[in-house]
Amino acid sequence: GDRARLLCVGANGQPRPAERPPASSRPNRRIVPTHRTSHRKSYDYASPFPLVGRNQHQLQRPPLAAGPAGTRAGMANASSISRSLRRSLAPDALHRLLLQRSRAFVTAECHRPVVLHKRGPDILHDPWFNRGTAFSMTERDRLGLRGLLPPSVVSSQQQIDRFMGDLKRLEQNARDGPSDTYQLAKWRILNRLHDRNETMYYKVLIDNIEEYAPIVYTPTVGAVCQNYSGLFRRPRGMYFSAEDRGEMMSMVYNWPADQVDMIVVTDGSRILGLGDLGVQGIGIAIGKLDLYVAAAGINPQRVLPVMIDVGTNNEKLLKDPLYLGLQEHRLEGEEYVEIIDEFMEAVFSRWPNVIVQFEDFQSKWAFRLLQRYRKTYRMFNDDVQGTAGVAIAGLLGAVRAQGRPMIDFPKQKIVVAGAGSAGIGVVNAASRTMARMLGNNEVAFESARSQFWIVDAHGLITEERVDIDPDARPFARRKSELTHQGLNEGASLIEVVKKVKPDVILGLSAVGGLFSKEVLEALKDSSSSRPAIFAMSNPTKNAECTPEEAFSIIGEKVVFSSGSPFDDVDLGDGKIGHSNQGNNMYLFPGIGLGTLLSGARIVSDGMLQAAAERLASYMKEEEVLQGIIYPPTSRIRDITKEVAAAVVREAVAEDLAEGYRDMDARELARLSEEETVDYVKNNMWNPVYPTVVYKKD
Ligand SMILES: NC(=O)C1=CN([C@@H]2O[C@H](COP(=O)(O)OP(=O)(O)OC[C@H]3O[C@@H](n4cnc5c(N)ncnc54)[C@H](O)[C@@H]3O)[C@@H](O)[C@H]2O)C=CC1
Ligand SMILES: CC(=O)C(=O)O
Ligand SMILES: [Mg+2]
Repeated sequence: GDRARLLCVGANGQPRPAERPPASSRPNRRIVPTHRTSHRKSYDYASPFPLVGRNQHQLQRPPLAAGPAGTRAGMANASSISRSLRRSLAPDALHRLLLQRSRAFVTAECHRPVVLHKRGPDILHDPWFNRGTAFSMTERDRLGLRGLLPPSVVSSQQQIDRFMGDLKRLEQNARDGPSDTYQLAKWRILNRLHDRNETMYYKVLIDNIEEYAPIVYTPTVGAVCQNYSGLFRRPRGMYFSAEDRGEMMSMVYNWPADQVDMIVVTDGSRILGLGDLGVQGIGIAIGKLDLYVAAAGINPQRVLPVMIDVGTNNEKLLKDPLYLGLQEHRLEGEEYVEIIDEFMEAVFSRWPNVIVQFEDFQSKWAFRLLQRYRKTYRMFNDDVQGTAGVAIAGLLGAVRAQGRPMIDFPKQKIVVAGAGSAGIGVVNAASRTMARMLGNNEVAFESARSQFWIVDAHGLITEERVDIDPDARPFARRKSELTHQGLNEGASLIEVVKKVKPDVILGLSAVGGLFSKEVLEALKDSSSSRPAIFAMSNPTKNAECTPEEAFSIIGEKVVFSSGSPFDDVDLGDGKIGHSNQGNNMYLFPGIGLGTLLSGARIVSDGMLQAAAERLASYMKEEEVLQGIIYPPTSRIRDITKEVAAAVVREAVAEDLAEGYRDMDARELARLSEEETVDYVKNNMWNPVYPTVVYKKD
């Protein structure tokens, strides 16, 4: 059997759980063998804490140890005081002797090591032996745990402090009213189910995705990351830290699965719109992979959330004694790149067919790492590329909502607030889509570029910007255009909206309320019959505006979408203001699944474009005319299937597909559109219990 064989237990003078069986199964202090079978009894020495386990036959008798007090011999003596000795001693003296001997016994018990016959996650998942972040580095190395826990080693007292702090915070929050508490409480309950029974967890999630996506994903996942040190119970995924340099290639073999299809990796440097959360950012990788399972039907045994801990620049976390990550400033430059390189080499060496999704890296690294790896590895950056596709689909929906054909997209004037990984990613991809519609030549590109106005923390970005970010440079407004429009370098968002009269304002700024009353008032003068607002920043409190604000100020004609979910707005007279969720969750699961099932060696621009176009065309004419530009989350599994099929077909068309399992590239190429959708559907994992049988190794 692979259960642990226990020699002896005990720590800090306290009996460990193994020593304290439930009362019902706890025999009297003197052990009386209960099984008189050929198996013999599992222990036969006298002990105040008999070794009783779920599988008694797997508990092993301790070896005889030499030495006086506290040894096996001493213990035997402790409990086998001869009758003659008993008789010869006065009651007080006998009492003292018994006490002394039992103390010696307990001391001996506590200093014996626990010998385990299991390694890695099997230990972490066994509540008898697991001690989580309190495993020392030596233990982690010897037990195959390195990389399976956050890097810091804490004392058992720190663990208790963290747990109690968290418990008290919950009570505190409950007194403050129904705020995030209920959301976090729901997350905890779901998380416990996740730990206990994955099949059931995903069944619950899939069947109630609209209700629980906001718990396992944005917005609650943001609060989970912020409170992760307190919420941390059982580790999930792998942690690679700056301290693991040179070790990653061997560490990846600590992961129990021989096959991994999807990795979501973050360095925690920009989690949603919440900034640098260091090691606590692992929560976002876990949440994204929950959607990979629920929406894309990736087998949950083949997903791997990864945190690369290179430190944090979050001063609060650097000072927090309960923080679980490296308490040093972030590594930068070549040192940083070397760590990510080593991680990529390690995971692709063990799992050559894995797909790696980069998530929530601060913009400067998001772009650089994408350029560095995208031609050699199966990877993509969700914030840059997934968001861009979702935005394009929504922008095309907004054109249709005006009653115009999609081909009119290049005429839209779009103001984008935010020039980070998401904002620049959107402008890049959306302008390319426009340019393609205009003929895909230089003139077309120039014309497409001129439809965008980008405003960042310093206002409108123009050619006059000093130290302009190279990624934003192509979209900086030209000097000649500025005089004509009456705008200057650094013009405020309100000014830009007033002068440009855009069809769309799109926020990826992480600044809650940025689309203020004044900005929305200015948008009333939009040249569009149906202006559109994309308040895409996450989580909820970072949304640039709420749907209530949008509909109440601009009126029922506005098309609204946000990164985190909001309820629809009751506009009176039976009318509803639709609140769309414009989130990359509609694309990344399908991009990953399509890449997997096509066996494409890279994720090409064409594959991403095909995904975006399929999402755009998924919405029916009557829906978009009502202002519904994204489907409800309840349809996410169906959309993902369609998106994945579009990605497979594009990979085949571009000759990138190398096939998956029995389906080689030639077979894939022979599939019709409908057959491709069927092929995808048939390869999606469903949460049903398989028949389980036992086979001896
Ligand atoms: N809905 C979705 O699917 C997605 C939403 N996002 C959200 O987008 C936001 C930004 O993400 P990143 O681009 O990676 O962050 P980032 O931190 O790299 O970029 C933020 C940008 O906003 C600008 N900004 C700050 N204050 C501003 C102001 N007052 N006015 C105009 N611009 C301002 C900054 O200068 C910067 O260019 C986050 O809240 C994130 O949650 C990101 C990816 C997907
Ligand atoms: C949705 C997402 O990826 C983000 O807010 O970063
Ligand atoms: Mg993200």
